[in-house]
Amino acid sequence: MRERRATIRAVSASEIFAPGLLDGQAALVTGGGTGLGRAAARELIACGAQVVLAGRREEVLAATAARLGEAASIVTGDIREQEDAERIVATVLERHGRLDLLVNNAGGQYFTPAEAIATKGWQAVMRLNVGGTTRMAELAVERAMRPAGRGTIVNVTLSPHHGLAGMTHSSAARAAVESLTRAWAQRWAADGIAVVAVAAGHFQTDALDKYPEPVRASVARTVPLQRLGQPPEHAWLIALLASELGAAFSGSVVTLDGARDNWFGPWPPPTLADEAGEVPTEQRRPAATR
Ligand SMILES: CCCCCCCCCCC/C=C/C(=O)SCCNC(=O)CCNC(=O)[C@H](O)C(C)(C)COP(=O)(O)OP(=O)(O)OC[C@H]1O[C@@H](n2cnc3c(N)ncnc32)[C@H](O)[C@@H]1OP(=O)(O)O
Ligand SMILES: NC(=O)C1=CN([C@@H]2O[C@H](COP(=O)(O)OP(=O)(O)OC[C@H]3O[C@@H](n4cnc5c(N)ncnc54)[C@H](OP(=O)(O)O)[C@@H]3O)[C@@H](O)[C@H]2O)C=CC1
Repeated sequence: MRERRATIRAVSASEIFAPGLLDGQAALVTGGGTGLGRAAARELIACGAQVVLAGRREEVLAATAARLGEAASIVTGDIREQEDAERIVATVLERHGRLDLLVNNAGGQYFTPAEAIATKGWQAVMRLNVGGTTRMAELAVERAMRPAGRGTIVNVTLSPHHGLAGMTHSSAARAAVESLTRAWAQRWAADGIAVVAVAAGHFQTDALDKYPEPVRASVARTVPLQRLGQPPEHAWLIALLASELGAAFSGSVVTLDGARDNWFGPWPPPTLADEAGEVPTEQRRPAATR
């Protein structure tokens, strides 16, 4: 069975948005069965949207949909395959007659040194993150959003932007998606379609379990906030972008990372501070030469 309706169970109201913010909207969340996608789906439903969760594993999707209630439904498919992607979009249209929001959340990579990335692995990461995202965006636009004259696409990417050693293929792939986001926003603006990227920092999802233990143990310390992001924080941003305000963000990359981007370590840098934690300051010029 490739498609299935969820059993009835309600999601509680949004903690921050007014009831009914997204009433009447239909959303598609790829990778909606787990982690950030699941949290986004929950918040969209809390705001009034109907949400279709897409992914490859039916049992994972079904379990999430059962928790989210009747506003959630599922469709299995691989966004890297044209036929699957077409079927995913067609399913949303059959069920809801519209597609207001596509959250291109399905993506990922593996952690390994840059020089150890095999050609096949590089291509796998590109095929998923760039190819899958592009395919879903183009199908959503052609089949649903352009005919309707409206729609929002949110592409989930990755912070830090200055490069992530150990995930260089993903840094490259997400940079491509952010560049596509800007270009698509221009290309589809006249069709009433907004395209935004959300560059997620380090979030506490089950997916982190696959990374090497020393990476998991230290990752929160690479964030100035000194904690991992929580999935509901990401979900609130997705819901905000799904609102009327999303159009004004079109073409933007919104970074949600607790100041991780471009952070080079704590202030003061241990190599600069003296024993009292003070940083040496430069001498003022003599008054006469100021
Ligand atoms: C000290 C702290 C420093 C800070 C660092 C911070 C790091 C923490 C990061 C926190 C941020 C989190 C970001 C996230 O994105 S979390 C979400 C993670 N979720 C996923 O990644 C899920 C999706 N990912 C995948 O499906 C796969 O990773 C992949 C993208 C590769 C797609 O899989 P596919 O099925 O197409 O590919 P295969 O498994 O068949 O593999 C194809 C080839 O890819 C190479 N490969 C794959 N896995 C590995 C691996 N683990 N190690 C090395 N090489 C790998 C390989 O060449 C495969 O071919 P072969 O099987 O023939 O060898
Ligand atoms: N957690 C974090 O700190 C960060 C996450 N991100 C990104 O956010 C997104 C969600 O991350 P997170 O929830 O943590 O991780 P997950 O690994 O839980 O999410 C990935 C989701 O995508 C689905 N998916 C993967 N490949 C495909 C495919 N080919 N076709 C359809 N669905 C697919 C998976 O389901 P299935 O396997 O059943 O297909 C899964 O539900 C990813 O793009 C991730 O890279 C970005 C920055 C940080």
